[in-house]
Amino acid sequence: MPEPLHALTGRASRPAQGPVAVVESVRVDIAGTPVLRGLDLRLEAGEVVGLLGPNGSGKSTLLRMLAGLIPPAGGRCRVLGADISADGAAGRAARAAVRTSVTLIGHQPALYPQLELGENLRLVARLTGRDETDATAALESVGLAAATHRRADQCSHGMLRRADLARALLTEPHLLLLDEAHAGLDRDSVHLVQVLTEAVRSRSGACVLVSHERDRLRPMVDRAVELVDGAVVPASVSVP
Ligand SMILES: Nc1ncnc2c1ncn2[C@@H]1O[C@H](COP(=O)(O)OP(=O)(O)OP(=O)(O)O)[C@@H](O)[C@H]1O
Repeated sequence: MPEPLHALTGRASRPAQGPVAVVESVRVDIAGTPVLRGLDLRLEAGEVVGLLGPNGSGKSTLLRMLAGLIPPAGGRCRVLGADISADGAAGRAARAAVRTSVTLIGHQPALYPQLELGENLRLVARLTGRDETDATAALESVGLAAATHRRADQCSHGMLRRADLARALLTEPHLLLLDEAHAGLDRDSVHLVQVLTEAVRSRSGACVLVSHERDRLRPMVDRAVELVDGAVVPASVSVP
């Protein structure tokens, strides 16, 4: 078994105790417009949290902020022990650390279109200090062994989503952020998401799954929160 990513790299990792992420009164502006407006959220170790909300409510923006891709304009946010809301160089360093230890699966696959799937995954393995055989194993785990030599730009949307899930298996994050958790995924692929979230849970990490499909989300999460106009409101999803 490879060592956990953070052990190899000294990157941001989950503190021995305490929450995976704490978001307090966070504000994010995009192009000068407030998108997250005083948002509060706490992700505990071992939790899988659903994120619901209408189009444009700020779900993707929240994931991108938690992944260290967008700096908060106000409030406080700690992710895996790093204060990504800190001012200046400290905040930039914290967000850089978080970017390498949080896995975000966004709307668009994080794959080079002109590289084969195997080449893409081996590149991720090299960049994260892993053995290239782990890349092959990850592709096999998501049922893409036969597509290893297929270029990403010649794959279906569902295959690309699976390849992104393979990337998440490979990188062993302590925080997994999955946007549009059901988009383009058939029943088997949804099962893969559950395998992935259970793996994160077993490492005492946390997962956030965004979906518009409340009924499909319910069995996959411990609880759900809903965003409206960039702030969390109590959601109606029951705990299974
Ligand atoms: N790059 C950008 N430039 C300008 N505005 C943006 C940008 N990205 C997001 N926004 C705006 O921020 C707001 C929140 O967008 P976001 O994508 O976070 O919402 P969402 O809840 O994920 O929506 P959806 O359910 O449609 O995916 C929207 O009003 C959107 O127009």
